[in-house]
Amino acid sequence: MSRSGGLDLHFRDVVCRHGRLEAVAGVDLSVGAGERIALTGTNGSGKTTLLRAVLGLHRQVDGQILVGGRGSRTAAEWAWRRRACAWIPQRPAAGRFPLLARELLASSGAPAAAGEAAGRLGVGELADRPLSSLSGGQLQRMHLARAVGCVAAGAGVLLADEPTAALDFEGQEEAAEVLTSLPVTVVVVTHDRAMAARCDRTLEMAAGRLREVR
Ligand SMILES: Nc1ncnc2c1ncn2[C@@H]1O[C@H](COP(=O)(O)OP(=O)(O)OP(=O)(O)O)[C@@H](O)[C@H]1O
Repeated sequence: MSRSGGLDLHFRDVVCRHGRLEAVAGVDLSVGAGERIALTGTNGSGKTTLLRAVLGLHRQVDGQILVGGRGSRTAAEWAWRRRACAWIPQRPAAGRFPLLARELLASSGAPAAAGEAAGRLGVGELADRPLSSLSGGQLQRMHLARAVGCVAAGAGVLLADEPTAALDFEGQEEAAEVLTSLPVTVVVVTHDRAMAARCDRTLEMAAGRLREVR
């Protein structure tokens, strides 16, 4: 199933290492533009490493990763890739500096859209608070809102690493609804069945390898 607005993703024989440990062991995967993929699997099976490799946050990578048909050999290609991919990290950090929530939202490139999403996600009132003063769930909602802003600013892919893990039940529903209704390609690492059910395909990772389960 594909919708307009997203970029396709291709992984060709992707291997990721942490030192001598092979965390991703030869992944081949094509994700169509606008498709939504749920990535599940046991702890430590390589899901986070694979998503971080797309963004250049993990660098010990062999094989090829293409986003919208583009590789990542030059600094300019990496800069394009980071704008093309909205990212929700697994453990959002408040950062070392006293960053305000409003500044995080503005860093999406579309502060108005991110602010509006923060309102929908119930954290609009917290925009003037330092991120370090937010609860885990509030911080995760702020990162979700930032990702919505990134999409409004032109990102064509959303990579999300357990974006609902810190949320209460109602928040999980709201977040799943917000994320899966964005007009982009989505790859979401999740252990949340409701989120997986909203996706077009579910892939399972085990010991660095992928298999399709739905
Ligand atoms: N910085 C690191 N240094 C060394 N090994 C690492 C590092 N980060 C991850 N690993 C190892 O790489 C493997 C894959 O880890 P990864 O975080 O990608 O798994 P995951 O599937 O996302 O797990 P989880 O479901 O627990 O979040 C694990 O064996 C982990 O211990």
